[in-house]
Amino acid sequence: MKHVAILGSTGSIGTQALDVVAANPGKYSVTALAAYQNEQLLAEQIEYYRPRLAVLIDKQAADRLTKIYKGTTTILAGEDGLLEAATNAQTDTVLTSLVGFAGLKPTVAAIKAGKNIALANKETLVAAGEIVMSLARTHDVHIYPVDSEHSAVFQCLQGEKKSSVRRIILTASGGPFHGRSTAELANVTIEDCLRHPNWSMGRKITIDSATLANKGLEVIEAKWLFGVEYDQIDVCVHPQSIIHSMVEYIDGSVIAQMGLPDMHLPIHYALSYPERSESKVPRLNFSSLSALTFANPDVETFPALKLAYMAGKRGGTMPCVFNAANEIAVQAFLAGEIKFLDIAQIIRYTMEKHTLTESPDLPAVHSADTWARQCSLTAVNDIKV
Ligand SMILES: NC(=O)C1=CN([C@@H]2O[C@H](COP(=O)(O)OP(=O)(O)OC[C@H]3O[C@@H](n4cnc5c(N)ncnc54)[C@H](OP(=O)(O)O)[C@@H]3O)[C@@H](O)[C@H]2O)C=CC1
Ligand SMILES: CC(=O)[C@@H](O)[C@H](O)COP(=O)(O)O
Ligand SMILES: [Mn+2]
Repeated sequence: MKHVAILGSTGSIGTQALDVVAANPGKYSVTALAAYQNEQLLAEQIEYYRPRLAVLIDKQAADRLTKIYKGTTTILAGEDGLLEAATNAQTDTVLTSLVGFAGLKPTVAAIKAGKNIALANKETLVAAGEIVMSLARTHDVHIYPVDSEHSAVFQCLQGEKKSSVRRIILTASGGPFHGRSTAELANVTIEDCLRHPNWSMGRKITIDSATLANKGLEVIEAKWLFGVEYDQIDVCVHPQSIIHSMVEYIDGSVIAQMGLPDMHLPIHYALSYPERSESKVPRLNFSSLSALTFANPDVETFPALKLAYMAGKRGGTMPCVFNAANEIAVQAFLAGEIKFLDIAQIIRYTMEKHTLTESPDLPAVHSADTWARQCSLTAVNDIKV
């Protein structure tokens, strides 16, 4: 039995991970659950999965749950609580399904405590990929990808030598605005952006998909997970999201992983690895697919992808700055403070203003993140209508 802690249990990935646990009785126990403030859903999860520990960042909400679960589940609050959930002795695998840079600290703590990581929180590897991968090697823990593209690549790489890989091809749906011009994007609404063609996900990643920043984050995530160079990572727009990504080998073979767009499958694979086990995910029916189509990404209309490659190739603290600026810009967009096209402009502005640290340690990464948030907030305030 695997003993799993789920950080971000009330979110899109967290709830689907709990579905996987419920669908596989006897295979997994839930040791800890953590969320930001959704006490009602967390309470339902505590009732059903009976973890020893549950955490809310919001202290008042945590206090209310403490009164209810006294003597059964320990309720903790704040960042200390989150770190306890990431490191507690009963856990062997930590699923990082919280959103944003907030995932970095608990992931680092979990690795140092010897836990394997099922990694959904891509921002962690974008901000501090080199440090996190090196820590994982030092502490002899595995990082299993949950992100659908990276799960696909991971599956395509099984049994193959790294030296045989020519390139990784990450597929992108293109988001809700694939094929549109810059002029057509000027006045898109939050609701337009949240209408992803294929995936039902949290709000932040759904906006990232619409700007193609998500694919940019995934390029950097792939660099660190698979130890390849940026010129070995290509992005291909595939609007049907049936091929989740591909690996081209030196002999010319291309291996693809396919399935319906459903995150239960990559979560299931990350948790059950190295086994493949039965699952009830809906099956791909080839005769019902009319076409699988492919196109190059339009990086002039969706510059966030180009900026991510620039940040990744520049290295040091630049990917962390890319991520922080994007988080602030997306937050401002979702608050109705800036327009869709401003998101990439704010990322570009913040990257241009940044004085790079070449080989940052963790404190330097945190400083770069803080600096970039302040810088991009200034840009938001200048634009704000
Ligand atoms: N959704 C998807 O299909 C995919 C998501 N990912 C990645 O997985 C991660 C999670 O995405 P998703 O599930 O969509 O996000 P959601 O917004 O749906 O869920 C986020 C979860 O994290 C919690 N949370 C938010 N901030 C904090 C914090 N500071 N500390 C602790 N917990 C926090 C939320 O709690 P509360 O509910 O209380 O606010 C919630 O449980 C992201 O990094 C995303 O890029 C990757 C591939 C696919
Ligand atoms: C499900 C998943 O992994 C998301 O990251 C998804 O890939 C988003 O779709 P886009 O390809 O539109 O970014
Ligand atoms: Mn993805």
